[in-house]
Amino acid sequence: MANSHALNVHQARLDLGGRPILQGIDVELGPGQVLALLGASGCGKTTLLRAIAGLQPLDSGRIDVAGRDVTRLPTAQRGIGVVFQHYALFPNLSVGENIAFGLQARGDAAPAQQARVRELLDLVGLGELAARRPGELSGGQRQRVALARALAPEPALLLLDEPFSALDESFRVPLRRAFRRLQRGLDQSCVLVTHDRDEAFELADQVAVMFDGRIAQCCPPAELWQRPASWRVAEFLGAFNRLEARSAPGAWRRDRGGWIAPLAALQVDDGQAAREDWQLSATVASLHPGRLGVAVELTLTDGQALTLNLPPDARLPEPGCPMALRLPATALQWLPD
Ligand SMILES: Nc1ncnc2c1ncn2[C@@H]1O[C@H](COP(=O)(O)OP(=O)(O)OP(=O)(O)O)[C@@H](O)[C@H]1O
Repeated sequence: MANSHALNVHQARLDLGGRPILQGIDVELGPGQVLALLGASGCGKTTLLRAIAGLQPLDSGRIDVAGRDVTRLPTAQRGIGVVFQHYALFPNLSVGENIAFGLQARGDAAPAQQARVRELLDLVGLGELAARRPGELSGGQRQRVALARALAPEPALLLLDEPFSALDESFRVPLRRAFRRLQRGLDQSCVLVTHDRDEAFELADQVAVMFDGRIAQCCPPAELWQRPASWRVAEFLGAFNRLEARSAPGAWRRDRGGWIAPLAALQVDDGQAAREDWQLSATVASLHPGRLGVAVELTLTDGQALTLNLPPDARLPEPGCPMALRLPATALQWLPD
């Protein structure tokens, strides 16, 4: 039933400059849920968000917001709030006046506006700053004002375009966690555009991975990790090793496709391998220290590349060294080409 969904996009298509930018897009979002549109630059995430917002008309297909067909309605009549990456606050208005803007525009009485502004300021933790101008706030505070302004008229659907990407990581992570608490507290349905996998996985109930104007897979984050629908999705998630099906050992060998296993499943062979485990011989190609450990790039005897993640305190191998590895059979999943 369309009525039970905060958002329903059916077979959306949109061309720009004679090129299809969105094709065959279907989306269903339950009330109070967050959908993240995740994909590399140019895959059509922002265009889809703009189409839902009514800023870009569809060539065909239909968009329902809270059970109402809004396909041909202007933005202001769609029951949505929008927060863009570069939160366009009005610089000459105070924080309170910025938040009240949408309430004033729709003709709410002054006392109701004030009460709602006060409630929103408390919700986003800016109760003391109502009289300040945007120029007197930090980036994180400005983004919270932008959120409060979008939430003020209680939109059926909140659209967020890379809302945290302009912020430094030390602000971004706490702010997105605060946002998730707020969103859950308000039961606010949201669509979020992001190219940041961590952001999508932390904030969303459903993640739609997009390539070339199409949704390749849309499911809860945990399912995306466990069952990426294709090698392209797995590669985009960046957390899997792939092995050619043809060069797999014994019974695992197939004529086509590939085996994938989470990066975390590949281990140094310490002589404890179970009988079904894959045992592999590789040479260390290079080492890449990171925040959470060291990525060791390996080359198998047949030339295939693998990545082994070692903890920061592990004894590190030298480039050029041989290495014995094992992969538990239970971690492996076969994907067609
Ligand atoms: N007005 C336009 N005319 C023609 N092509 C356009 C127009 N706007 C966007 N495009 C193209 O549509 C495609 C999708 O753009 P879009 O901005 O939706 O991608 P995106 O996934 O949001 O990328 P990014 O993460 O870089 O913002 C791109 O190839 C872009 O060049």
